[in-house]
Amino acid sequence: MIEMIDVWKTYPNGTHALRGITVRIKKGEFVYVVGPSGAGKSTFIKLMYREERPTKGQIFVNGINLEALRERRIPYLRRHIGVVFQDFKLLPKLTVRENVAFAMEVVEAPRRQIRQRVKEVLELVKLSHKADVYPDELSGGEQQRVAIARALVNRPSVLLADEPTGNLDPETSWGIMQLLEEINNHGTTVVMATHNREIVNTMRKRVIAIENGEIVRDEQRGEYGYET
Ligand SMILES: Nc1ncnc2c1ncn2[C@@H]1O[C@H](COP(=O)(O)OP(=O)(O)OP(=O)(O)O)[C@@H](O)[C@H]1O
Repeated sequence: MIEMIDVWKTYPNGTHALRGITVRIKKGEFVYVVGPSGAGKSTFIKLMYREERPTKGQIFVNGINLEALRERRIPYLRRHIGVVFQDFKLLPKLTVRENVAFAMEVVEAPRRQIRQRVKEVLELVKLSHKADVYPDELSGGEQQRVAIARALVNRPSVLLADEPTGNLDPETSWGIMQLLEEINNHGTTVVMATHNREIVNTMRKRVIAIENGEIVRDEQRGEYGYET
């Protein structure tokens, strides 16, 4: 479960990105985070994996109090949370297999376990046949699938996705959404920031709308609600 209690975030330059966010996301939910550009969606997501820290308020992920978490325990938190981004963020000098394995190597998983699990997640994202190629030899959709495999390799209970379809054409985006839905159906909580109106309005899920750093709407089976 993810819980934020009266969370505020002011960046060092004085920008108030979040203003008093209180929200609870239960295990196994699928949540879209929507809102205008600059509303605070990415900040909301960054706080959940401690990429950023709140100016005020409390955040719990699976009972871990993120504020109390020591720096050296952050890799432990990141085992519970997988993250995917709009621009994939793959390591260009590593192959697909190596990119995915790397996420397990940093948490010092045993070699044999890494080999087995990497094989499994590459099968899940249907990229076993591309295991030995480099990211720049892949399409955008394939790169995003590698990024998803990497995010899942440590069996996180939460998958955070910040505009995962932002760089993809509509058809490829639907493929990524099917994959995220499948992952969610297996019990992983998914929190996805998006500007994709069509996806939100078609695959109805909980919608949290943020405007000007505040939650202005939180609906089950909600709509995108903005013109694009
Ligand atoms: N590192 C930073 N330093 C200062 N201000 C920042 C920083 N990151 C974001 N901001 C500001 O905080 C506010 C919220 O930004 P955020 O990236 O969370 O919005 P967003 O809803 O994700 O926007 P978009 O849809 O355009 O990605 C914006 O005003 C932004 O300019």
